[in-house]
Amino acid sequence: MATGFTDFDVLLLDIEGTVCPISFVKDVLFPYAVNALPKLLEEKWDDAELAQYRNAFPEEYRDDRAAFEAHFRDLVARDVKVSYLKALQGYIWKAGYASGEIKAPLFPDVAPFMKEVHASGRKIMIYSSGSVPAQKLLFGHTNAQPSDLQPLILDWFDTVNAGLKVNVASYEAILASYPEVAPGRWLFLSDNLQEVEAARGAGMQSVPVVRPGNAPLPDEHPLAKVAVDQFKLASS
Ligand SMILES: CSCCC(=O)C(=O)COP(=O)(O)O
Ligand SMILES: [Mg+2]
Repeated sequence: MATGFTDFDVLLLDIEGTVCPISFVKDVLFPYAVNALPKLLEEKWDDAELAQYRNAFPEEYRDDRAAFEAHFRDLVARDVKVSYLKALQGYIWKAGYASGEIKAPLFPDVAPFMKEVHASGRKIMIYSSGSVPAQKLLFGHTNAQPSDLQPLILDWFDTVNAGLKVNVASYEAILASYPEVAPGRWLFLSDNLQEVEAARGAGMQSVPVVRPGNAPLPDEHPLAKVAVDQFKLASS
């Protein structure tokens, strides 16, 4: 990332492909949930605890365990960012984080950068397709020191409280939560060009990040020229 991105009041961060590798989500988080699902359904299918997640699934899957499991697996395989899947994944990941089996491998520049932004009095918020509870688990169990970075984060947005990340209206909804901050004072970082374009459409500053394991940005895309490959925002 080029230096000089100091001119913002709110830093809005994507998660997968921005603060941690895509492989952590695809090869660790997603398989953990898929593997844990059969036992969970076996033990808790009729529990009130599971009901809120089960009842959020489309009607045709709610009362049929095999169909429910097959639908879950299919959504995960296709990486569908639908809220009812994300809510259940977050619920399942809780045990993995609690036992220490899951720990979020943040890119090495992330925690120092977040600490610097926070110390300077600016706000840090998260916007991910992962559910807000899942976001909190991830930032609560990182490889950084200290491991729990939640105290640095002021607010959390997902597909439920903001909307899909490729829609301009979702960024407008986030902006509406903080009317005292002008759109141009926000900086959104993401690996996804459609998300960067949507944030820009709402008036935020936004640039794509380049990270190990991310798909290369198309050279011909105008945003590729402003892409950043590490957080150096606060270095003056
Ligand atoms: C909140 S951790 C799980 C990440 C996840 O499920 C996901 O879909 C990541 O999408 P993002 O919007 O962070 O790229
Ligand atoms: Mg992402």
